[in-house]
Amino acid sequence: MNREVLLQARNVSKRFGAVRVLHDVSFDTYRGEVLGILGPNGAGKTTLFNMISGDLKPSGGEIRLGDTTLAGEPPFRRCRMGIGRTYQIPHPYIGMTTFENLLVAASFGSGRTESESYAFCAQVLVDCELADRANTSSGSLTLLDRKRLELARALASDPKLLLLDEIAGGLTEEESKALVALVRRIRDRGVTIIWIEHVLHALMAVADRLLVLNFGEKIAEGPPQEVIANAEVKRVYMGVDA
Ligand SMILES: Nc1ncnc2c1ncn2[C@@H]1O[C@H](COP(=O)(O)OP(=O)(O)OP(=O)(O)O)[C@@H](O)[C@H]1O
Repeated sequence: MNREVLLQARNVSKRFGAVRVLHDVSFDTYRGEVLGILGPNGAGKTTLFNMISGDLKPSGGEIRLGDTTLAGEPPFRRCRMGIGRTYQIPHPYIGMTTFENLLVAASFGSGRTESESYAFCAQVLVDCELADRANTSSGSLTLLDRKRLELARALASDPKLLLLDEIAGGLTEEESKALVALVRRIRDRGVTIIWIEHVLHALMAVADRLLVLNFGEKIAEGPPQEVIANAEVKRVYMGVDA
């Protein structure tokens, strides 16, 4: 694996008033990998994403993209620096078609001309197997296609780092296999991915490494098979006593 660090988090903490949600979390994400993030509900996973994307400010610590600190960078600039994300609850522009949804994301996230954006979005639609739904209103897509659209919108800003927040939830096994294949294709094209997911078999099928959070602290990080065999992970995440 390429060991060049793309994203570096050091001692990242977050408090909401007196409530400590993340405490001193440090990790590296290597260029070209899929890093899976696991953890029970409320462990702080989405909060961590919100601090990488700039939706929330850390209470302490630092996050860097390559050599650049993200401190003080608003979300739109982080998007232009190459950080794309999906949200747990997709919010497509319901009145718009699939293609129009992508165009909005592309014009927001990149410095492309209009015709370049059209060509790029057409390719993203093909990559995400949405080409035959290009003119479908986003409000009438199936759940799998809504997930694909959420992913496609993040890709339309041409990210080098893609943050996926529980995109496999609610899918059938066949559908989640299709989604895993799509994530793998995106990774194979050189996009680095951090994927928060409760659907363990989906994550295990594609993650190069796993990181586990519990009550805002990192309790394990490493190769997937090693991490899920870890006694503490089994206890807190799978409810299994070693
Ligand atoms: N804006 C906020 N104000 C106060 N508390 C918050 C805020 N956002 C999140 N929290 C709390 O922080 C904790 C971590 O939330 P977070 O959404 O990061 O967890 P998570 O690991 O993503 O959980 P899930 O798997 O259920 O999505 C929770 O207890 C949540 O209630």
